[in-house]
Amino acid sequence: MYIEFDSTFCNGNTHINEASLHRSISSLRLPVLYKNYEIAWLLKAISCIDLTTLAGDDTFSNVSRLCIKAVNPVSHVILSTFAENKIDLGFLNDIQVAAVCVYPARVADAVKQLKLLNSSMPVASVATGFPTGQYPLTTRVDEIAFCVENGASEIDIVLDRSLVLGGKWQELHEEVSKMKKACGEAHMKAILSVGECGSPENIYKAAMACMMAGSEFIKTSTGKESVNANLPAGLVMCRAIRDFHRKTNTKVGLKPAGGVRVWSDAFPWLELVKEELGREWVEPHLFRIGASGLLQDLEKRLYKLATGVSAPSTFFKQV
Ligand SMILES: O=C[C@H](O)COP(=O)(O)O
Repeated sequence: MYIEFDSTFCNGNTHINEASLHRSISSLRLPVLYKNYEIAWLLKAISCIDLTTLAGDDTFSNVSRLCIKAVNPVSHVILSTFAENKIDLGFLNDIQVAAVCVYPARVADAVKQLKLLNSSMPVASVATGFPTGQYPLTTRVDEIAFCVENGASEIDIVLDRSLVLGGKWQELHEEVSKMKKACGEAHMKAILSVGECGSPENIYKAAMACMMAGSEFIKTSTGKESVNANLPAGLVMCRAIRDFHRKTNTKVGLKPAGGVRVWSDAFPWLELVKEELGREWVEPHLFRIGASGLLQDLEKRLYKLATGVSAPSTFFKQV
């Protein structure tokens, strides 16, 4: 929901104690995961993935393989072993990831392949000069229009970090509002690039400016910064989402992204969001994990839980 810039949302006195952020994160305890509960968490994590490829050598062919994996994320060997062992996991057979995420030039490829697969899965595109944002505003906004014209229904924008580091919250709000307008019906995820925000206070204020400008999600990182998704930054973002919800009654989603590679990276994010924002936030419409390499590790873990042994190295082909 768009709201006019209100400086009280980015309150100049906001002070965040870093030591206490780290203490809160170290006291975050994962529950003991008994087998079926762990399987449920693995499936939940899979259903929230934005399955991503953001490489210079992406082509129609690897984007197509990514789409095929996105709609069939769990191998039939694992599914049939669960079935043989009479493990009833409800939606297991219908499980899919939440979206595929690609560069603007590959959006049409992903849309075409998903159509061939008869899938209505959303295609997300990074945009606005990803990953740095170091381009004129006109070209950054035009890029969004290009992605939408090509069929993207989710747009992951990057911010001009100079506005964040300079504390120019109103200008940031104006830029992000223009981006939101260019998205039209497409949902917008604002990537804060937390590793380049300079301070937790800036993360909080940038989050507020983006949410006021109408972002449906706030996302930690591009995956290309030297510091990417991390839980202390995630905690600040959860608190911004909670404060924004209290002030406006609008629910904004969270997307950790960048460096979330194994199941033990993903589970604390599920727990953090559940603890800070409540169980209803741990659903794909309010929680995503942006990841290029996580799915294979989640599937490996499912294989082990299904069969009792580790998957042979030949089991997983690279997407
Ligand atoms: O938006 C998603 C990120 O670029 C993915 O980062 P990753 O390759 O570290 O998983």
